[in-house]
Amino acid sequence: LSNHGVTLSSTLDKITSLPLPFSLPIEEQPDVGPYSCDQSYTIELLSIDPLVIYINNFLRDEEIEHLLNLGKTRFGTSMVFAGSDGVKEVLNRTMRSSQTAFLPKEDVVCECLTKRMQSLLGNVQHVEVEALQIVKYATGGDHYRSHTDWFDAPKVDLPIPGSKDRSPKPSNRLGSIFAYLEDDCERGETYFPHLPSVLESADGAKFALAAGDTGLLVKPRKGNALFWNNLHGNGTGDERTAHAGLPVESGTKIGLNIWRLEVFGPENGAYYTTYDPDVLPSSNEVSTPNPTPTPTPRPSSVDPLPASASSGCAHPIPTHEPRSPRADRCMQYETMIYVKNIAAVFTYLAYIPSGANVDRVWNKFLRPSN
Ligand SMILES: O=C(O)CCC(=O)C(=O)O
Ligand SMILES: [Fe+2]
Repeated sequence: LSNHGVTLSSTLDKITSLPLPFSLPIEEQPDVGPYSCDQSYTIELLSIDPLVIYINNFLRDEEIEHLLNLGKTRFGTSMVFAGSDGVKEVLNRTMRSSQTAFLPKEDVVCECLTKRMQSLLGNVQHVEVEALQIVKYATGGDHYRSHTDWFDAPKVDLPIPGSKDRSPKPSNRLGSIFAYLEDDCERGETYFPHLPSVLESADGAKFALAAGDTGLLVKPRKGNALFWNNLHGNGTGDERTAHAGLPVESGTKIGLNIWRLEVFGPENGAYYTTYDPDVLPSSNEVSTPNPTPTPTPRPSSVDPLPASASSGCAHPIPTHEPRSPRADRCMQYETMIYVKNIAAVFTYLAYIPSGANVDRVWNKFLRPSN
């Protein structure tokens, strides 16, 4: 195909060799300049058991821009897993209301971030990673209710990458990284109801305090990330890692999920050499929530639950919010009072035909109290 001696391919060559105003190779403009995957970040431990780490500067601004560009045309409504085996996905907008974009594994930045997570994990090596996933929450309450990232039963759909043995092996999500790509929003914290809250002295730009409640509240901060370990030593999931994306009241929150998969089995070079639910996790790993402390009002705190739930058990907790152990206790308490009152009224009615001094009986024994 030629026109006045100019071939289409030579024209394209000229166009594609024009200097571009950025240095990252993105999908539509491959091979444009060098991209170093090196990144210095700092970490803060938020919890030792289960291990939860806050990562400052996990992502560079150019990487974020690149990822957002890559995701732009790939968004669809976020799904949740229907069963416990991580296979069938369904739409459930009560549970999760957001948009998800799966990114191509072979993209240079996605590959780099996969390696960055692997290097953070150091000795805890494992063999496979899922496609990176961007999650976008918009104004008006987009959220993700409390869930865990691990599958109840290991997935059995992956062969070991690079291995001659192509038979599918059991795997689960060993660790999660959730990084923030956009933080231009009100609320939308990542909330771990079973983890200890940060101290009052913690950086208020990154963390919020849970009013009168346990729980760790992490605010979306662009470029920063959270890492947590999903599994017990016996390969089963750790309930204490349950977390939620609280509703975004205004603006937009965008995050990135990076999930490393553990393929179980010593022959696979796995960190956890077995998946064995019959082996008990060590005692400090058992999945009991932290005891609820006596609520103490704290200044400048953010309430992760609606006011009614954390200020004196006045009403049942709306189910779209993650329920804390304390909120559960409040509900049980209110139900108990309600049942007691109804029982008292029935007993009173039963006394009337017997001719007893019902007022005395009522005042002495039956007057409902709370
Ligand atoms: O939105 C958040 O803060 C958490 C998102 C999350 O947990 C997930 O996508 O699995
Ligand atoms: Fe999650």
